[in-house]
Amino acid sequence: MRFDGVWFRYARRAPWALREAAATVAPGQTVVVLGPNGAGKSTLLQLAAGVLRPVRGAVRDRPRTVGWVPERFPADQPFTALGYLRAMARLRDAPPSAADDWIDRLGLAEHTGTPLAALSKGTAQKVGLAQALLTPPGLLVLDEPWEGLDARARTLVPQIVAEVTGAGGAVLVSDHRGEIAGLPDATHWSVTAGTLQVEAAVPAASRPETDEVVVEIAVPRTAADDAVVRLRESGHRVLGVREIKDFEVRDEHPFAAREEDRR
Ligand SMILES: Nc1ncnc2c1ncn2[C@@H]1O[C@H](COP(=O)(O)OP(=O)(O)OP(=O)(O)O)[C@@H](O)[C@H]1O
Repeated sequence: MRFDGVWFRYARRAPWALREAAATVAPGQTVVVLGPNGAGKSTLLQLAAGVLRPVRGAVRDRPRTVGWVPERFPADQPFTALGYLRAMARLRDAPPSAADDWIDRLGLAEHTGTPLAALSKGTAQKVGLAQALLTPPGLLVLDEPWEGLDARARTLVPQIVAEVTGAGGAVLVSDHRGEIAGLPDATHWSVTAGTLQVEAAVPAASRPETDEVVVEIAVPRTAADDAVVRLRESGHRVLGVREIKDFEVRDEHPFAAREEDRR
């Protein structure tokens, strides 16, 4: 898909929100769109998804199936979460099981009967994410997908991105907090005051993964979000968040095992 000299403004006399954007996204590519508040990231993503049309220039060769996750899921609709996802699955010629699979994976099962308007912001965001993935997207566009998500769902986002790109889809994701900026092989697009600049991809080989070890820690559920943010701020990679019941506890204490070794 190609941005071919794209200009956009929201009204005839309004300032340009995006000026002469030129860039290409290849199948299987991840693009992280970075930039300060108001720079034009959402505008760029909506142009990519086809939600907005360029005032000048064109977006060419957009894949047929586009998954679009807006910054805020429009929950003001007269459906339950399940009713909405099943209806979206029908519209997209996906089997009803596609809705069920994402409900399960995103932990939405207890909210299926809840009207969309009564969902919390984070749960509504999950419904927004699920609807975009009902059919495998050739282009997935995620606008700040972490906003409002709990720590466990947040760690799913990079996995989903990897699955989509692994299947040959392209992903565009905006990220003003740098949560996904460390994704290997992601190209960075930087938007500043309506101007797009394409930066080089970060090669996977530059990560010193062989020198890393995994440290598993347990924190109270209510402190999980904060712990993830603080660990990332300290330069650590957070690989996942899971329920303590899913954690395999060994019968023996590791130090006890060492005692035996000594004997
Ligand atoms: N619906 C709209 N009508 C008029 N102006 C808009 C609209 N949406 C965005 N703008 C303006 O376009 C410019 C770019 O906004 P945009 O939302 O694309 O920025 P952003 O980088 O995504 O910001 P944020 O990180 O705060 O979401 C801003 O000046 C904004 O005020």
